[in-house]
Amino acid sequence: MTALLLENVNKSFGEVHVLKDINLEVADREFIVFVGPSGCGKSTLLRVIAGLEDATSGRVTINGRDVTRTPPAKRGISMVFQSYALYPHLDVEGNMALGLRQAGEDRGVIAERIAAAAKMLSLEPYLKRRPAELSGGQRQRVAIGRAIVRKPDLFLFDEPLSNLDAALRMATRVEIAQLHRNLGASMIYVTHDQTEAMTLADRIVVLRDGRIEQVGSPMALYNDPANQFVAGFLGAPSMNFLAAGPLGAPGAVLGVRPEYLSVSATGAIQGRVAHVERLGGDTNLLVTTRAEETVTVRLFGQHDHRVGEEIGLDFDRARTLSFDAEGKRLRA
Ligand SMILES: Nc1ncnc2c1ncn2[C@@H]1O[C@H](COP(=O)(O)OP(=O)(O)OP(=O)(O)O)[C@@H](O)[C@H]1O
Repeated sequence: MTALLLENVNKSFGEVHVLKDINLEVADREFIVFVGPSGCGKSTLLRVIAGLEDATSGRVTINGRDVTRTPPAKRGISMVFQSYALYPHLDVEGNMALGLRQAGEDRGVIAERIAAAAKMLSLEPYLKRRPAELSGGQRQRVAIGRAIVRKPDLFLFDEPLSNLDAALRMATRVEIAQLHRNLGASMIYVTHDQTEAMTLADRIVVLRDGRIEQVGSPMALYNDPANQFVAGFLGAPSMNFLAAGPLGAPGAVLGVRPEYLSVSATGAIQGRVAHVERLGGDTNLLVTTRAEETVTVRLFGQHDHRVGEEIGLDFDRARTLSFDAEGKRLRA
């Protein structure tokens, strides 16, 4: 069963062509993440799926039903926003119940669904509180609870964790992953955070300038990117790109991930340590090479390298990727 089908979807705002020929098929129960740089059209695509924006052309099908011209409330979707969008004068229970009440749902059913969602999200102690009396993380859980009780065919998340601090972001990320497993629902999630994309997605859709660059599982995109843009977008610290030099085609670029570089006095790259980042579990070195390129090295564990130190770096040629001058992947 296909949860969502996008066929030749285009969206323009006046003269600005924001989404360009988007084609995508999402399977039932799949967790899809849209990533891409600011302004690439992620939110617009999500809003077109939700019905908050009309597609200029193309077709949107949700669970086998053409919803291209269907209003948001009738698309069988629930959306969770970055801003939570809770009603300040309603308590948690009231916020979660509102959509169901408006849909004329039976009171017993509403109470049952709220109880189940509150349990799933550990919100039981807060049901009588108003949003102002909750932390950011708790508010976002209420917004997620409100989405769950509607039992949608498809969940849409628009950067739901961006307003949370780092620790809470990670905790809530794990909760969303568990929720996806428990509910067995189809989910589409927009973020510019590559860690969220890597950890949550069954498949990642990388967008750039309104077009899909590549679709695939996180590890497929990480290990086998179609082009330099995708290679550079996924992974933190991001992939190093070095001029291939006399060995490669004119303008060719060699991509090496920071974790595949090792320190070796006789290494192929010689340079000087420009900066050291000690993260406890890892140490990142920024090295300026003799060719004046900056290379990031990610070393496991703690190391006592110093700024200014002359250093050699080595890498396994088999773990490098090659790109042509336009950024297209060159395969051996
Ligand atoms: N209502 C609108 N009218 C005109 N242009 C718009 C409108 N909404 C979005 N855009 C433009 O469409 C492009 C894509 O915007 P969108 O918000 O989808 O990007 P995004 O990838 O979600 O970015 P971000 O990560 O910054 O939220 C941008 O250039 C934006 O300025």
